[in-house]
Amino acid sequence: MKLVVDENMPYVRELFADFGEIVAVNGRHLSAEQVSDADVLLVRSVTQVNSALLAQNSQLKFVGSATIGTDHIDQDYLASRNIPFSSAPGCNATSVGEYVFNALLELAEKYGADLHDKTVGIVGAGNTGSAVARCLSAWGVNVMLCDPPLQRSGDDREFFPLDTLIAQADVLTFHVPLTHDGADATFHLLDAAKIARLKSNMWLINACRGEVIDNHALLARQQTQPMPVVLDVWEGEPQPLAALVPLVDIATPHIAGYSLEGKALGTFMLYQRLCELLGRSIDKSLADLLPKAWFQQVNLRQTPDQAGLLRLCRFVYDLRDDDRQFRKIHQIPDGFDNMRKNHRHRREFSALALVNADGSEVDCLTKLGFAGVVR
Ligand SMILES: NC(=O)C1=CN([C@@H]2O[C@H](COP(=O)(O)OP(=O)(O)OC[C@H]3O[C@@H](n4cnc5c(N)ncnc54)[C@H](O)[C@@H]3O)[C@@H](O)[C@H]2O)C=CC1
Ligand SMILES: O=C(O)C(=O)[C@H](O)COP(=O)(O)O
Repeated sequence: MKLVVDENMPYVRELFADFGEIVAVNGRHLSAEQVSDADVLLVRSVTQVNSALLAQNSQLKFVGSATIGTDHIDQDYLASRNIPFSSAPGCNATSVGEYVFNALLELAEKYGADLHDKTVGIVGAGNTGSAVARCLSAWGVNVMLCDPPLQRSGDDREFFPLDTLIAQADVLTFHVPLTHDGADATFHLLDAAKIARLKSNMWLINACRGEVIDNHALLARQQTQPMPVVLDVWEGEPQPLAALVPLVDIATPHIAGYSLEGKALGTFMLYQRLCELLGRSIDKSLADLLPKAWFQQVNLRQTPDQAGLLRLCRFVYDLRDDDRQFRKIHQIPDGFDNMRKNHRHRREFSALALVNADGSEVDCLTKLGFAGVVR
């Protein structure tokens, strides 16, 4: 069996070597010829999987994407050819939640704000949006959710229209899939008209897909009436709108989901699915693969305040490093993809155990996802 796999998929050899020959490829530039004799194709978000890519292949038995998003996959085409497909829903949701939480702490420090005074509007309350909400709620920050499809489905959380979030929230953070059709289409969900209505002191975050926000309209807005903005995703990746980069507060190359845990789980979910499809037993475990973090334990003297929490979060993942590097490389050819390829796979909060020395209450930290308070 031949498995063609994206070269940026951690643990793919450890998990799939028993299945057959593994050929690692650059997913962004994958050609129809390279996949013509594949039995299994494992991709990430940079590979467009469609009739053009698969036209020369008549033996494909499985396509997997180790990602949450599926906008790069023509699922109707795969179904028309009876090729089983799986993605990895939720695999890196915790990573996205922690990225956004870190970003909010950074903005709070930069603008001298207390997050407890902010209401964060979360657009899209699925796995990643809920992960953001979990972090914020653990820290006692008010959230408002907007998710018309979930609201219609009877989800019993309280939801608000996007216009209400725009009018009432202090922060807007986007966590929707990229879709082009239907009443809930998200392409340019934040279009020029809505961008014009955002208050100057509103904070705007996009960690889902670049095309959800009209980047040219955002550029025009930032040139005239700037607001604090965090962008992890960009229209036209891997070539973001160069003029927009200096006008945002935190700029990163689509790495909100790049925790080691999140990426590894994406690969592992595809391994589980392929085992099921082929009737093989699942004899490997993710826990055995993940290394211990270089940091293990922090001794807390007291429950941290917001500044202390920022220091703790930076200890696990210092978002400013990625921001600084991104500003240097985003205009270099292949800079965007190379930074992603060489990303050092940050760990999630759960990799850090907290030891509470004085017995004070630090429940909020365990609720935030830190590995626990050892008394
Ligand atoms: N920056 C990064 O590294 C990452 C980005 N993503 C992106 O984030 C997206 C969301 O991920 P998840 O939360 O895990 O997906 P999910 O499917 O669990 O949740 C998405 C939610 O958005 C809602 N939604 C759809 N259309 C909407 C609209 N017009 N307005 C408001 N809500 C709407 C859906 O009902 C759903 O509840 C993914 O599709 C992917 O594109 C995901 C992981 C990492
Ligand atoms: O899971 C998703 O959806 C994402 O956006 C991924 O984190 C993107 O990573 P790559 O698949 O582009 O490596």
